[in-house]
Amino acid sequence: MEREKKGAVGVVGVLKAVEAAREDPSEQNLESLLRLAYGYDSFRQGQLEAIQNVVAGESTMLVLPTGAGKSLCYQIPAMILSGLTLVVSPLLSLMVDQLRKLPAFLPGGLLASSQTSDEFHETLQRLRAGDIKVLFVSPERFLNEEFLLIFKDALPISLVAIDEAHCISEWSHNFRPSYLRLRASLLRRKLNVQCILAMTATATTQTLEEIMNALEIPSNNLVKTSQIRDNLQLSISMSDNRLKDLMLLLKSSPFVDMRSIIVYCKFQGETDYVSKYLCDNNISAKSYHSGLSMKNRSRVQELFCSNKIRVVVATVAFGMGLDKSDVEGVIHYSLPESLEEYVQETGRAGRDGRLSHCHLLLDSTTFYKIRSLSHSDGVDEYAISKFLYQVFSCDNPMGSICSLVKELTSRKFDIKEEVLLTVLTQLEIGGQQYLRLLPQFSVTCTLYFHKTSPQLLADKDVLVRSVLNKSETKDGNFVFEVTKIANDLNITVNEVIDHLQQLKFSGEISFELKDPAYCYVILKKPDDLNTLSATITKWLSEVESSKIMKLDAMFALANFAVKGCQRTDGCSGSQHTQCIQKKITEYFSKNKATSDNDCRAQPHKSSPFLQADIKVFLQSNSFAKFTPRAVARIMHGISSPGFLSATWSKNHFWGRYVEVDFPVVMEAAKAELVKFVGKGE
Ligand SMILES: Nc1ncnc2c1ncn2[C@@H]1O[C@H](COP(=O)(O)OP(=O)(O)OP(=O)(O)O)[C@@H](O)[C@H]1O
Repeated sequence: MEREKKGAVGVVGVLKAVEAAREDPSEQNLESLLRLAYGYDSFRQGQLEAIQNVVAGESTMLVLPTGAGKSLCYQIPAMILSGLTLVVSPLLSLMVDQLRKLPAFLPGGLLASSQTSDEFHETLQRLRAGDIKVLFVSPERFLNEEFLLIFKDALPISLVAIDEAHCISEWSHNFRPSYLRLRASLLRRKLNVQCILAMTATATTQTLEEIMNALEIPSNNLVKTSQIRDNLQLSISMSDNRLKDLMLLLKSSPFVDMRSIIVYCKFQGETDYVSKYLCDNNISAKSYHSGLSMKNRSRVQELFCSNKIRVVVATVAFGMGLDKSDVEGVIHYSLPESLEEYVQETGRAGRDGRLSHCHLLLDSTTFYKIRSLSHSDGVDEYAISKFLYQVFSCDNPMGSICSLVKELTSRKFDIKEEVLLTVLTQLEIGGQQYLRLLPQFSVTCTLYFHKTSPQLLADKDVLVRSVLNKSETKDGNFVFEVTKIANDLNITVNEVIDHLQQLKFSGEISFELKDPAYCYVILKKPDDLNTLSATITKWLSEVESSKIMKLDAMFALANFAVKGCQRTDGCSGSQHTQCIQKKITEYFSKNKATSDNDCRAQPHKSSPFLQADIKVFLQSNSFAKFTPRAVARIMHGISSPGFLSATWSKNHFWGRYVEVDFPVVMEAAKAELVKFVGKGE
């Protein structure tokens, strides 16, 4: 009873503070709201400025370290502003977490493609009734016209907050094609949004420039503090035997006294055997990676958060949105792929502000392996050109829906699905809009009739009639492409599926969908496909080089720390906080990723046996059709859609030349292929 009364008084107090801050968003009023709503005494660096900007309707770029409190910078404006706050977030687990952490008097919801239709409609209903103030959505939602229409008249949006905004930039360490569509122009046109808050913990100057351009954030609305917290002790050591050195670390000070440690590995398999090794040595540990089921992952996170296990051995998949304040140590078993990743991952330690320790085990073999994998997104101009021909050769007339089955297309052109999507997105939002992307659907449908005969049902139902006209029969069932029916009847793919669902509920039919596909509508065919292919390939290869530069910069920093930093004040033994902090600050303020020449990795520029080995490889595998890139990938041990590791890793040459620079291997392969083809082999 007493508690209820207190709660009621609390809410009234907060509402009054919200009202006061709405009338005058002064430091004093906002601080009083912070105290009443969250119980915190003062704002952390950067928070007040960002909140005041946003409340004044000014789009803002906010760069705060991990765990510094970015969420508060959209939550407080969401209380004050009259309309809805839309928060774009890259991961479902992150959205669920952020939704759970909203203060009780700030009602929220989320719209995700994994929701059931009932959950989706319930959220819509609450939205329309004005019962939601903060709505979390994935970037993919912005492809969906129906989603955008929800806001057309009825629901004014006051603010769009974009979390992990670095995903917008292809120069970031974590580029996501679906984030590319988040442009100020689209948000303004489709959602009538004037104010955008972009948030990230890690962005170089180049990445920031690109985000701010895309979102039209004025340059003086950048709120940025140091990207690394100074309660982190950073150290690095060279390791020839990482398992042994990891054990040594965990058994000696300061790690031996810690209750909560994250060990980061590059590969899923690595996390499993490292955690098993730790368990065998009486250290309570569990592995975590995206290959585990959602349920298992939640279980490991829960066990870790409640301190029931001491160590989580994880890939990069662990930690986004993890708000465990008392992680005392982070150990990098593998080199992070960039300084951004290093800053993000070390930032999971010491969120409570207490002194925490981060150690990196450096070994050059892992570095070469990761460097080699950085080439897995690379593409050749003629493959892009062939892909573009297919995109625009869609038999359907302009304006109708086209589709490309993801797996099939990826295998055919030997280009990863993610890269295909990047190219399609570029065709939509590049200088010229050639197409409009639609949400992805499974396009191949098999239909089974249960009650009425197909012909009789077709007489009554126009969609069934179209299905009978457009399908093939396989084993007595009707198989068709959903897009063909949508085009035939001039309706959307969603409408086709809805109609099939209704027939299913009435017991007439059942159906199965397969073959997830990219769907799009062509708006304009390019005049010169060759020039377009060349431009896109050049851009993709710049993105690939930037990724390698980032890794090289990370390696150079680690190498500098272990080999050359004795001269730096404050560094001693394996303690390198001073020099690492300095290098990180320099890196984030430079325009492009660069690395110290003297500490940069130098992959081998040649090998005496390379050419001869490629020759033998081509002779013994003359049944397959190779490109220079495909040969180089096999020599580097890189799986690709056309040459999967499941088949090719058994080959004698798989991964043999991982330490020779990839372009050098490609050149050698090209020379051999020319000879090979010349001989008519
Ligand atoms: N002014 C403040 N005073 C004290 N604690 C705060 C303040 N602002 C935020 N916090 C707390 O700091 C923690 C981290 O906040 P939050 O999750 O928003 O960080 P973040 O910047 O989004 O981190 P990440 O980049 O890792 O997602 C939360 O528990 C939050 O309640």
